[in-house]
Amino acid sequence: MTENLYPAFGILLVDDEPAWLRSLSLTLESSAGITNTSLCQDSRQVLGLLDGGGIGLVLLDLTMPHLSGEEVLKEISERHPAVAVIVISGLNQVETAVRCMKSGAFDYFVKTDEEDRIVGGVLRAVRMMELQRENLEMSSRLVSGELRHPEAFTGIVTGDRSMLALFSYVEAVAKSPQPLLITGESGVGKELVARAAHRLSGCRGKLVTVNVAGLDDTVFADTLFGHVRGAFTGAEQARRGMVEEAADGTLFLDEIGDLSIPSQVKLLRLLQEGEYFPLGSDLPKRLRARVIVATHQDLPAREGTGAFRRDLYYRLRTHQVHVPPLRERRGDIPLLLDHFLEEAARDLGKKKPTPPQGLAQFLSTYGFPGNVRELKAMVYDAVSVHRDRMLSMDSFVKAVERAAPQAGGAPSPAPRQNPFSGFAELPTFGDAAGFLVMEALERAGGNQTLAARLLGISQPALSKRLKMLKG
Ligand SMILES: Nc1ncnc2c1ncn2[C@@H]1O[C@H](COP(=O)(O)OP(=O)(O)OP(=O)(O)O)[C@@H](O)[C@H]1O
Repeated sequence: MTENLYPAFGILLVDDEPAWLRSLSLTLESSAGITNTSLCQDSRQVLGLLDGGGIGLVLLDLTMPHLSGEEVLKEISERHPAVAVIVISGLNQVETAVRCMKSGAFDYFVKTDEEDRIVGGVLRAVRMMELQRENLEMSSRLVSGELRHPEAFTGIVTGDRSMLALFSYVEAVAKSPQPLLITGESGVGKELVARAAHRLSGCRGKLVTVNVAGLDDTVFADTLFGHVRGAFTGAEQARRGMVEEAADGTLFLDEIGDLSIPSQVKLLRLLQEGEYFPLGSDLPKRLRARVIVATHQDLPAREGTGAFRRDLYYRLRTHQVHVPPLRERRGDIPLLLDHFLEEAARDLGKKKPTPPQGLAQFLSTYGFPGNVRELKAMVYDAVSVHRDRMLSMDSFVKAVERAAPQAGGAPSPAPRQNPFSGFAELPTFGDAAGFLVMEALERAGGNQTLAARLLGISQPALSKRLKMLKG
């Protein structure tokens, strides 16, 4: 990756006053990190520049010699309807503004407006264009209904629709030079998604992962940017930073939500300027890696409390995926169970054991706060202690009990809904208890210990119920 221009498409600034053009482009760069701009002083050249392609947004003055801004706007709307136009005029006239909006302008500002307002309007247009591009990519995928590179996701076991949609999105944005933000609870597979995105990016370099949680600011800077010899006491050798290690590849920053504020400033500067200084050096180096970040934190909430910088959050969220927790895709549990049984048996040099009947059912009643990582650990634990052909249910039951002591060992309950509320006529208490017991036994594959746990009662209590049912 050789460029780090933002946004991915060009923004053309058109005005006959060179001083205004320069000042606007500097403002956009310093307050919003917008660097992918080009300047045009002659309105007659605008359409030719657009014909050349690559421009997504035009910031247009109205009062210009030769061809007026309003004429240019009309031509753009007809010949390049996909290009957004923001008018930034010296005229504060409502009629002109209305006419421009009717001719297809995305927004209208007066040059004397506060800088913040103008920059905000440009950022809104950029976001809209980015969303449109993503939508186009996504819908072309939906039409074809399949992934172009399913092999990039082979390590991620899933059959869940929301995960498959996420794969589509990751494919759609894989070649974007903008960062990709991956959110989701701990253990859901965010790192696997980052690996898939790296594979799809087409970058030749490697994927370099840095867990930034707990790094103090100096260590963060040293880890990412490296240092020159003699940069500080003890720096006897120069050290390459991870940004350089990741050149032509991907830099994956995990636990980004836990980054200190000073380090957030450094990261923002790196993303905005595409340049950094190794400690002790005044020769800048270019960022030549795609950046992917992940967090289990709620970034908007952290932004709200001031723990996460707003400008960095906006910069990072250009492309964002959320990996759902395992309890929201319970259909994946049997697939993952089988996958980890196979993997654990191979790693531990054992024959793949047969899981007891009802195990997947039992696990799907559990909340998995540690998500896929927790399920994987449970399976490895069970396979490592297992001896016979059939895997024992015991270690799973114990793991669930350890994790849910407050529920007396019972699996964590699904959100409570009254299953009887829609019944016109209620079953008797005895009938309802009977149905419940039969259902639990069915789910537990006939295993009474398990059925009792599912019902939150002791095994003797279940036996008694069964006797009553038979009698
Ligand atoms: N869908 C999946 N298929 C196969 N393995 C998975 C899947 N999801 C997660 N795993 C495995 O679960 C473990 C945790 O995954 P990963 O490290 O990617 O999670 P994470 O979301 O990045 O966690 P953290 O927030 O703690 O860094 C890894 O061993 C990973 O290989």
